[in-house]
Amino acid sequence: MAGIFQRSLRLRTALRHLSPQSPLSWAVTGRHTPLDLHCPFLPSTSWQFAACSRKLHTGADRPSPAAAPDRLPFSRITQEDLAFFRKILPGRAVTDPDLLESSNVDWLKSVKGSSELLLRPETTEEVSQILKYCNSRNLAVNPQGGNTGLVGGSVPVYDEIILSTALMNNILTFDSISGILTCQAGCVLENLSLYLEDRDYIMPLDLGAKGSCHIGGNVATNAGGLRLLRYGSLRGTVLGLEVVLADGRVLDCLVTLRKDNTGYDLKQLFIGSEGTLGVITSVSILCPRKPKSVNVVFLGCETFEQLLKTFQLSRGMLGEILSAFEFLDSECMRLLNTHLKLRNPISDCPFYVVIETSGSDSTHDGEKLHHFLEEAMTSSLVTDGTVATEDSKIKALWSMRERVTEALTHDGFTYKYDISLPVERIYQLVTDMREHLGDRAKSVVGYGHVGDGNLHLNVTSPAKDPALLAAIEPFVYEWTASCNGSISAEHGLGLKKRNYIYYSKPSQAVALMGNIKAMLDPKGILNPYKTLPDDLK
Ligand SMILES: O=C(O)CC[C@@H](O)C(=O)O
Ligand SMILES: [Zn+2]
Repeated sequence: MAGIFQRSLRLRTALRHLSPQSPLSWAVTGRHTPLDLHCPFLPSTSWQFAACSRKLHTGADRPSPAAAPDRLPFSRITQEDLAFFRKILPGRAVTDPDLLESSNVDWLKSVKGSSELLLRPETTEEVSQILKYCNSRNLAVNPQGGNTGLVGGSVPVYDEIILSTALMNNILTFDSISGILTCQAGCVLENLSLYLEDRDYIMPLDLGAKGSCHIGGNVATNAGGLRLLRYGSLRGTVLGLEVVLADGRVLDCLVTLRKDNTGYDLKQLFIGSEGTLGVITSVSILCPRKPKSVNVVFLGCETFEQLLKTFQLSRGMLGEILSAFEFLDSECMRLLNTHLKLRNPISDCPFYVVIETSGSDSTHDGEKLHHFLEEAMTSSLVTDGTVATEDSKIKALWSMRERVTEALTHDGFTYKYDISLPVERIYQLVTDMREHLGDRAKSVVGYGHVGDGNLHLNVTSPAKDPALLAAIEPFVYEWTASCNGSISAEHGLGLKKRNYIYYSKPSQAVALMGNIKAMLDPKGILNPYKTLPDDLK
């Protein structure tokens, strides 16, 4: 390491703060932490036409996506209903408006319901009794986990009964040989992580919202997060689910097997269904071993093209130890500085990258990282950087990426877009949006999961601004569809994005989703106004 450090000093693009000690010191205690052929938004080069060849699934024939849905004809809660809930959930049927307030509003404070009843079951049997009753009485239900969702899926729209999983927070079993954990849906992600770390394992997912989000909510929204590049999506790591159906039947698919090809994989229907098909009450999940060696580097790149080349290089040179490749742009950095007083750990650059390696041999991992950084520096892909060698610094570097969402909330009203694109296109959308909006927006920022081709495009304004929204949408969705992208990579559709589903799914697929919904929840009581578009209702 001394060699690379001295050589780096001779380079104009020297990486600062590389450990001058032996590669062994790199081992850190770890952060246990279609377009017809006219695409008006893209420069008309021939390869872009090739990428923009899919037909848009949307058009003037669709309902206005922005229109608020009317309240559907569900029953209203009566005194008899309240008496029933108080009987089956003594002290856990909450009607106090002060206590209900926070459950009626989403984390972004952008959607507010007017529910008058919050139910806090502790067991699957209680959830079953609640849903059986609500189904018979035609009462709408809003299942709620940690209420950290970003698309208005986790709060009522009108007076739906809120069914919280907060008290269903028991770990059921953990098999230390297979690494399979089973737990109730209301376990907070961070608590599960801490439990597993004591046993030399980790959760296969990690999110900025880990301190509040529930595993049931994570599964119901198929949350992605920071480790997806390494451990894949919940569709692969969730082995089994217990789900209560709309009529109260309990579907026990809580298997703890790696392999099970007996018929249709029903759990997949509930993963990412946002509580519209059933209420997830327990989860079994395959957990990876805790890596013995974790390194985090924070790098600066002059252009997005160089950032992409750095990504390619990291895949080739870090191989199996690469566990995260995340980015933020200089506008994100400005918001982190201004609103959260977080200091840029390196010199100012247009783009920043957080790379994490996780492995089992610190010497081996340190050498690989050393060679990668040397190559990235000498080929001028990165202009500055720092390496974390201790836990507190690793956390500090990660917070530069994890806290962008929080910084945005202090910048004004935020319009959020969670887009999947071919990775080489992701930043072009930010550039085009900036140009398109001009000075109508306060800030237009881009950050996200480069490794997953997932861009978080956020636009802020001093206050809610319908004219600005009309300039952003449907521009952003048409742009995305023109590149065969997805309008929701990992946040789901919830209330806010449901009517844009046709930009990413053909009408046949949406109609089939409607059939599945009608079969599992014929009265439509589960999380109404969410996920599926208005024209299916
Ligand atoms: O706030 C957002 O737009 C993204 C939130 C989250 O998915 C992240 O990756 O930080
Ligand atoms: Zn994300």
